Amino acid sequence: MEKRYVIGIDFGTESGRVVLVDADNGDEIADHETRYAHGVMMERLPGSGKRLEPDWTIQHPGDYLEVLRHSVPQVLRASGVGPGQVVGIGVDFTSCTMLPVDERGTPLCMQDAYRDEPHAYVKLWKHHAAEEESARIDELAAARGETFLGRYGGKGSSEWMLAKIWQTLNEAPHIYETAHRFMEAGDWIVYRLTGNPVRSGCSAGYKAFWHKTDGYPSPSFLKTLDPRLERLAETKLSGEVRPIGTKAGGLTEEAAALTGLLPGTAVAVAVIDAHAGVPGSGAVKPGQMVMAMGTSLCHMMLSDKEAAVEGVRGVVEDGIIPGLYGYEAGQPAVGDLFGWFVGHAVPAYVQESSDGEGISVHVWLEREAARQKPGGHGLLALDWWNGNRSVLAETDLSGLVVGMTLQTKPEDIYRALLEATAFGTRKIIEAFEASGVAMHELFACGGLPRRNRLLMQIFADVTGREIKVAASSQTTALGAAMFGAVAAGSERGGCADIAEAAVRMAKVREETFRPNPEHKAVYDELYREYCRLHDLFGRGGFRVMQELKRIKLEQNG
Ligand SMILES: Nc1ncnc2c1ncn2[C@@H]1O[C@H](COP(=O)(O)OP(=O)(O)O)[C@@H](O)[C@H]1O
Ligand SMILES: O=C(CO)[C@H](O)[C@H](O)COP(=O)(O)O
Repeated sequence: MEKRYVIGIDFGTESGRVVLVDADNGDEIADHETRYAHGVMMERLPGSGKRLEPDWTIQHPGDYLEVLRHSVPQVLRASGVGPGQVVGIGVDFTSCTMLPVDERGTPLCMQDAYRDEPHAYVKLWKHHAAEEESARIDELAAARGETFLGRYGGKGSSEWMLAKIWQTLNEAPHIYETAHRFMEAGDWIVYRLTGNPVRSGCSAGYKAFWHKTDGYPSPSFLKTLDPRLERLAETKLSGEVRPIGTKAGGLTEEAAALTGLLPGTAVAVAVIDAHAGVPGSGAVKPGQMVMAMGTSLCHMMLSDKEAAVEGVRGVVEDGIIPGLYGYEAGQPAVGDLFGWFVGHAVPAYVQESSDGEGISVHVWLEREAARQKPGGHGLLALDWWNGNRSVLAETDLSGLVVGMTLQTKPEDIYRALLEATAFGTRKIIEAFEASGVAMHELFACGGLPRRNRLLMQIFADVTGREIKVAASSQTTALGAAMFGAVAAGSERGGCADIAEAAVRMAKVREETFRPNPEHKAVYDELYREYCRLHDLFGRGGFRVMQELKRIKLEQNG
């Protein structure tokens, strides 16, 4: 039989990556990346240059279509695989990354009348300007004893769908009215590919308070929140919510022409990027946790039981692997935090030395930091440069480094930042364990495990756990491709279910990161201090970070 292939399309924060995978064994035959031309916009709208308010983060949906237009044909060209050999396509996307569209699915920001309207654009997952709406949703849900809140550690997020929609309604009611639907960008891509406005049970479950038997929050809750929202679920959130691991439809003629694939090719229901990394790493059993380590860090935990875990960002039955409860927790700045330090806080001599050696500043700092012993720099940091997602769930928290002196060097701070992210992860693992959700096996995937060995060793030392690293450098795209194989089905050369796909297609590297007991002992001491700082600044005792933000917003009016 002719060989069969599947395609995974991974829409990350900065770029989209397409990987063409052998459907028999998961071998990655070709990949291609298209960077988003407009990138991540935090200050100005494209075109007019209109200024954005603080905490805004938007994208242009046209950039996503460019990924389909360039990267899909490119992997076919590079591999020599014929379009008829591609049996399935899977899409993963950052989430909640959402946009308003009209009745034909055209984004409002791509229409002349709305190009100058910030609310017409894509609100990226890390858009944090709906904080007030999110706080009010939490307050009302708690007051009414709404059961949905319990599945999210008792707290929603300004990153999520309802807060972002309500912000649109409050600040731009005409955009809310004009929008036929608000869609997750991953669902919108699947809609563009298949013509079907199918929603993913994964993103709806984790980011829109949707539950497989209860649906979205009730009209009565929504009406009390704001009478204008009463019919939100049946109107602007309409579209069947389907479980991941199912087929959303076949490629339309138009999408086939755009991508160079054949009309009718099976397209899977979209999946959140971090979640795609779970089967992509081969994790399909209870007790396995996968850390998707890139711009942010998402912790996905599989379990056969449902428990209330402090600060967990969601527990969804069938949300990651059908038949299991999938928990998500996370840290919203990890690679982004190291990237911030490299981009904004290193002196010229570091840049010059690394340029002189022909290596990146990250690599230079990692090498210098790796020469130190744990605790050797005398520093301790809180990793909250983009707020805290778990366990405190508060986006107004900010970063902190304690212990700096006139002797402190850039590599000391860099190492302290790597360590802070590992301490944050230990806090999350401990929250799971305190709720009886035990973790037996820890996997890592994403860009960082390949880029920074010191980081991975510190994670092993701080958590005291062995870390297995996914073999693929495109684990999320591979995971998406696996869902494409399941959408195609075994009779077409794909897979019967995601567990079969993981066994057949996922691999981990032979080398693992094991904890060094001497390092672990020092990190235990430092972690004790981290917890003290964490609770002091994060649990309400000392609200200096929130006050600083308030003053900043007032001053920048
Ligand atoms: N050597 C490095 N060490 C630590 N962080 C790095 C290194 N190189 C790049 N980064 C950070 O990694 C992040 C990109 O991670 P990656 O997994 O490739 O992307 P994404 O999260 O968009 O999928 C960026 O935030 C960047 O600052
Ligand atoms: O919230 C998410 C997953 O639930 C985002 O998709 C995620 O944080 C984006 O991260 P990255 O750019 O690191 O893939």
